[in-house]
Amino acid sequence: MTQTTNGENGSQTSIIQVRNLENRFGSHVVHQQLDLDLFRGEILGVVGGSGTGKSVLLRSIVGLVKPSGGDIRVFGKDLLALSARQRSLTEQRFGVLFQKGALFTSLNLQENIALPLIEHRKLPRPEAEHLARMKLALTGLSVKAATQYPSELSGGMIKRAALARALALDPEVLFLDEPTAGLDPIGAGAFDQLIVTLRNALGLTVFLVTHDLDTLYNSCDRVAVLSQKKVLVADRLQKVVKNPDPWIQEYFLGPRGRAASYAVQTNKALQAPYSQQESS
Ligand SMILES: Nc1ncnc2c1ncn2[C@@H]1O[C@H](COP(=O)(O)OP(=O)(O)OP(=O)(O)O)[C@@H](O)[C@H]1O
Repeated sequence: MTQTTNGENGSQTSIIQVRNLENRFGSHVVHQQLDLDLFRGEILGVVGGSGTGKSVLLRSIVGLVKPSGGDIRVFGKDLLALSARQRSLTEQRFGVLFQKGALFTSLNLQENIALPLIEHRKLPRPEAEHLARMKLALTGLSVKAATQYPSELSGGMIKRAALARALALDPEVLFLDEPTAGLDPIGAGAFDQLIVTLRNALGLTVFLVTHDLDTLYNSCDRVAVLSQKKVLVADRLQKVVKNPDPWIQEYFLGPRGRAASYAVQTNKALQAPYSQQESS
């Protein structure tokens, strides 16, 4: 069973529940007593200092890292207790965008995106490549890009292509590991907007690891902060920034955090109807 809780914004269905998670590599403990929920339809931003285990957490949930302890329930099922077949079916409900895009360099974009459709949906190549071109269009890439190879593309186009591949099997949950890293601010802003648009249009749930303050302010419904081997706080940003933890204070209320917050407020003011601006 998935769990439904009553939050501030009405009832929320938790489709992923991480409880008491422990991850260690030798004597290096990365996570201990880590709890986290992912609610259906939300964009959850996961943030924390370098090496706090954001990627390891993502990889644990999608089944690429076997935790040393604790429980991960996905769509109501204990991930670690699933048979190989059930696990593969569950994982097909996930789309993952890795930090470096992880496209096959010897395949063009439509071939890259067709691959999971051929492998998991057993589609003939022409149909799979037709669907691949539709996924590329969904992420804003042109028909011309479909026959290009990763080496011919800009960083922003690679991210979009990797996103198209993550969307290939029509996932319910999208996992994004630092999607705007390496993009210029305009490209990063456009990518943030794309994620929100896709979430709204496709009804996705998004787990997004990021260092990008603009992404947190512009795209995320809730923010989870990893610190001291666990999730210190997971809440709406307005509440998170009030947490007295020194890292949170430095990160959100230092110069870059203040600039991101100011930019969002200015944007909102500029976008407000004229009458509202006059009366404020
Ligand atoms: N396969 C592994 N073997 C050993 N140690 C690992 C392995 N994977 C991750 N680690 C260690 O776990 C810790 C957390 O790594 P992780 O990549 O999750 O951090 P992160 O919070 O995503 O960092 P960053 O923000 O710099 O990307 C690091 O100290 C890393 O060296």
